[in-house]
Amino acid sequence: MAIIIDGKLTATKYNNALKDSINEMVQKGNRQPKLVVIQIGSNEASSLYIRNKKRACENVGILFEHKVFEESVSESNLLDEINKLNNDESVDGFLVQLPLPKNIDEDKIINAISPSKDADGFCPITLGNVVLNKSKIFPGTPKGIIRLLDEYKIDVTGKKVVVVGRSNIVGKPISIMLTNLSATVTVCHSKTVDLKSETCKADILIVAIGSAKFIKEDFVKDGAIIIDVGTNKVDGKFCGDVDFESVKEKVSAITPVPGGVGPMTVNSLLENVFTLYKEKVGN
Ligand SMILES: Nc1nc2c(c(=O)[nH]1)N[C@@H](CN(C=O)c1ccc(C(=O)N[C@@H](CCC(=O)O)C(=O)O)cc1)CN2
Repeated sequence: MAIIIDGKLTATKYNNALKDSINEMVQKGNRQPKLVVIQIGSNEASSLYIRNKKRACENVGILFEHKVFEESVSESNLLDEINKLNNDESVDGFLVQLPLPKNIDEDKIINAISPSKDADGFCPITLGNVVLNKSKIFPGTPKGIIRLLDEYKIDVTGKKVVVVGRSNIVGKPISIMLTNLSATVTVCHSKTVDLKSETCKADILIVAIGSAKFIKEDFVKDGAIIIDVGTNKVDGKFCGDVDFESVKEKVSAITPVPGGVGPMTVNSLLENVFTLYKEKVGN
């Protein structure tokens, strides 16, 4: 039976450590860190994730503000709001919850976020620094995956890692971060020819495609380690991009959904906010 890589437990451990660090800063007379989350529209999943972020912030002592805009908001109004937040000294970091409505240009919005306020680690300058291996801020899900591998003493050096999915927020950054850690990384996507033959070579298989239970037993090598980034809802229940029941006897370790990568994404966000805060108030 595979080892279950417990993201909930790991996130709780690191959230508690962060809570202590924030407490220490506040005891020294510093203000509390602050995160602002911008939501456009009322996507149900986004609202749930934002509630999770709010609860997590409150637990560790980060002030949280939720700004909601109508789906019909203009791009220029949003850019004005971002500009205000870039210049608001009481805000350490902010993010725009994705996905955005179709009428809003995601690149334009993310490009407008100052790197000094980039809580998500999605803006081009942050990502450039991630590529160059000199960033202190990292996109949340990739940072969480690397923390989980480290926590379970899974050394990626020289390992064959296959990433399925090439999104700007997961697939691309995790492939670069793992390359910087000396893994041998292959990125697969919807145009990959013979996906199965690629995934079956993976010592570590990372799946972020947003398609429920897509990866089955015949896509994985015996003893592989599976990191499932999917959060799909089927019949009212969360499930991953990997068919857990189908692969569980074949693999050596696997992240569950829920309770795997998701909670680590939130922990990484909180850590990013604290990093941005320390840059402002000093150590
Ligand atoms: N601006 C951003 N938008 C999005 C991001 C992001 O990092 N920044 N990532 C995802 C959504 N996401 C965070 O925003 C996210 C998704 C899932 C979870 C999570 O904890 N899931 C739980 C299941 C839900 C639950 O039980 O409450 C789990 O897997 O255990 C956290 C964050 C896209 N958009």
